[in-house]
Amino acid sequence: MKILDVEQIRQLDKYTIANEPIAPIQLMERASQAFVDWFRMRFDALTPVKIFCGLGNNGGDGLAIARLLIQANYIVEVFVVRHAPRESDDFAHNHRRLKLLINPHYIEKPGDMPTLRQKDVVIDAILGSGISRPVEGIVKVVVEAINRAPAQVVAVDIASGLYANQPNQPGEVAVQPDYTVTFELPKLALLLPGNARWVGEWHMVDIGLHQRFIDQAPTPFYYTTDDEARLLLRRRDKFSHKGTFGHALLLVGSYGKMGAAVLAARACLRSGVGLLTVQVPHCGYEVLQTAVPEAMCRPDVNERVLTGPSEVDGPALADYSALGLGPGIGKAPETVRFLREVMTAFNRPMVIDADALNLIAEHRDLMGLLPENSILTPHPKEFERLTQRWQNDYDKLELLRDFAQRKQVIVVLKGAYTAVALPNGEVHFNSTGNPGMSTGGTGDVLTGVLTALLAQGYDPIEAAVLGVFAHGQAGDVAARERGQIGLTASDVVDGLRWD
Ligand SMILES: NC(=O)C1=CN([C@@H]2O[C@H](COP(=O)(O)OP(=O)(O)OC[C@H]3O[C@@H](n4cnc5c(N)ncnc54)[C@H](OP(=O)(O)O)[C@@H]3O)[C@@H](O)[C@H]2O)[C@H](O)CC1
Ligand SMILES: [K+]
Repeated sequence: MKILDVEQIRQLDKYTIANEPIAPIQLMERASQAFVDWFRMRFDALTPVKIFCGLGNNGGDGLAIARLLIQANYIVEVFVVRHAPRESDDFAHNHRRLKLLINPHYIEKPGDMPTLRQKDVVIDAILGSGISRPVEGIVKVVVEAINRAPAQVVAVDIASGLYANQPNQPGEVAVQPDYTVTFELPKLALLLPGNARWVGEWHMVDIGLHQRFIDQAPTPFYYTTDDEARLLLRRRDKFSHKGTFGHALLLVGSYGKMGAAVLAARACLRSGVGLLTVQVPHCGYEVLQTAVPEAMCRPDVNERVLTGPSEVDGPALADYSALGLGPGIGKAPETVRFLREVMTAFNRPMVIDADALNLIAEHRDLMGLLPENSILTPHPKEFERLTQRWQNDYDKLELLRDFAQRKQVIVVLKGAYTAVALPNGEVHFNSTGNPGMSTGGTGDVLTGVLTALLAQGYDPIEAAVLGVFAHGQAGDVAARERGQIGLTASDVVDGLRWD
């Protein structure tokens, strides 16, 4: 699903109005009805509702929402914040209609702000995507009062004061909602970690904007939906055999970090690889053979770290279908040499994680050896080591896009809404996963998943988008069974499903 910027959304509005065709006021009605449908599923008619409206179209939505909720027997009070000399036409229209039902209150000075109680639900329709400057004056007073109140808050489209696709400056004020109900498409701001308190839990409601415009609109930003991920998944042929699904090699583990090897290996096997060989330092031999009997093990001649040679014969590096390296490997000088050898000998896309990324950051010559379309899976700190410090989330996104394009690699920047940056400049935000996954080992699981997909012949871009989605989904399955707090990386492996 595409993520469009504010200007594109404005054009999309106009295009829908001209080409559906539909009157602007009807479009507002449809958006408001979609919001109300969502709202009624969460809050019953006994909930006292207080709606704060600005004078633009976000405020117009708020007034229409008020009317629709009153018609559904909710007890609604409306507060119009007089922040500008003008009101939009559709605001004015809905204002007239609402006044036939109730008298709104008007907020012009701080004393006009009502007291908000815990049982109230506030609907924030003061400012939407049309915000053009920082929140000040009476709007600021209202926003701060809403944020101090014990009431639950639901933002219409986007929290008042939050920019949809540009950074808010430090110290700027915006509503901190419990929920954001956004129209039609996600907005970039909803996906960025620095905005978490201005977003809450967000939901998207369909308001029937014109698909033809969306299809043609250029954007580097996408949000991976369930349906899109499902389309990437390949079905298995009845006559397939284990050779069909590739032979993966994982280079993982070191003394004290053999769990990373086990987790990556188990995840790889649970993601459909045909055959798996795991090379671990010698001390990991028994661990691996016992914990993952389905995998073949190539013990390194070195007791504690990976160095390359093994007393067990196996295919030449270049003969494996896919390679995953990094989890738990440490940063020993022998391992750096081995990494250099591996990256020289294997010139197809590989999965690179954890200490392999740190080693690349420390030994810049390795960066030049990265095979095109390799999948790098840093968390933010690892990505910072590969690049530089950033000012804000938007700055980070540009660094991410630039890195993926310059190095012609795929970068999976892990976190909420993991961002998958592609060599063509696109960024695909993931829609699955939960905070329970912020626990040791879940990254190792992802390495196993991605390596398995490459081994099965998935295109690296599809492997990255699908693998990240499936990994998050496995985390969601695990969280449903165990709750987020008790979730472990092993639960994520057990949650993997591919149908
Ligand atoms: N396609 C859709 O998704 C639809 C969205 N709808 C809703 O429309 C809003 C966007 O409406 P718009 O009128 O463009 O903008 P706003 O309501 O957000 O605000 C515009 C007015 O607010 C003034 N403004 C801007 N910034 C500030 C500020 N910091 N403080 C005070 N006032 C501010 C602005 O003044 P200008 O001087 O900049 O002109 C306007 O007066 C969208 O979010 C949806 O809720 C449609 O209902 C249906 C389709
Ligand atoms: K709003």
